[in-house]
Amino acid sequence: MAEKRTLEAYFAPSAKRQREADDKPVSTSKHKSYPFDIIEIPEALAEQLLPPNAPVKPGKNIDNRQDLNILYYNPFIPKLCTRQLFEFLRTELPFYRVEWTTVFGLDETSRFKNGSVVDAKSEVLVSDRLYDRYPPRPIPQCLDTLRRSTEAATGFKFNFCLVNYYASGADSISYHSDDEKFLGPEPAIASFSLGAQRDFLMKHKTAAPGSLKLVLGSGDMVLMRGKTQSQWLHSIPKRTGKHGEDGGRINITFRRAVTKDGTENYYNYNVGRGPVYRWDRTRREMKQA
Ligand SMILES: O=C(O)CCC(=O)C(=O)O
Ligand SMILES: [Fe+2]
Repeated sequence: MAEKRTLEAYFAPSAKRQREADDKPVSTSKHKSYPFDIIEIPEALAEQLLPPNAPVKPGKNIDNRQDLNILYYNPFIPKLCTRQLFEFLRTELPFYRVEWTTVFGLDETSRFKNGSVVDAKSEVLVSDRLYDRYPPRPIPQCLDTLRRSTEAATGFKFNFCLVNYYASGADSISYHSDDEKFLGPEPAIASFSLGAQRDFLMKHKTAAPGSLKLVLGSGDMVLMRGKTQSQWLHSIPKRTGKHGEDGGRINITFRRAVTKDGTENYYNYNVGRGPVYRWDRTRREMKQA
């Protein structure tokens, strides 16, 4: 109990800590492809996202339906810091419009070396048509900490991070699967929820083994793997009635693209060529930066 109070006290910003924080220069993730420098998460918060603090519990296997293979962490992120992480990411990340999305990362054929894109094997600078329209962006520290933790917990490797912001219960994503060729045949996708609770619905593409509903809370993670993407569909339906106004939700997915098509596709659909938006704390909505 004593430990809980200490942690809660830490995460609630006191006037004294705010003064201390104001005195300290903030560290940022910088890259020529970012629209602005992205503030790093404080060390104490980063620690909460990494072993031994996260995952909070081992994942629960859900594989009792034909072709379904899910590992459900309920939760992965300690409850005490989910609010702070949600507010941090909503405030500090750049967002773009299809829905509200952003993306970072690079497919497995290449990597970043001193901020430049080089071939993963030869380390020669890469210039490729598929990277030309959008400069690939390294995953900033605030998301990379969670990526490392996810890799440690699951044993899978990830090179992309997509972020979706659902402003209210009216924002939704219809039934689809993330089965693009550039993810390889049996992709593992780790999907985190922060903020408002939402239903995650799944159904088989062709057979009728029964559907599945997970009620995703802040800090939960669903790892979809095996035949899940090739044989099942998933969705986040609109949330109406008394829960419609429960507030914003952030979904973070970690994925591994194996070819350059993945890089082109993700930046094209999740960044695009429109303006950058940022969360406006006063108006409590996204505003063009
Ligand atoms: O918001 C979610 O939990 C799911 C998002 C999703 O399925 C996607 O981005 O492909
Ligand atoms: Fe999806």
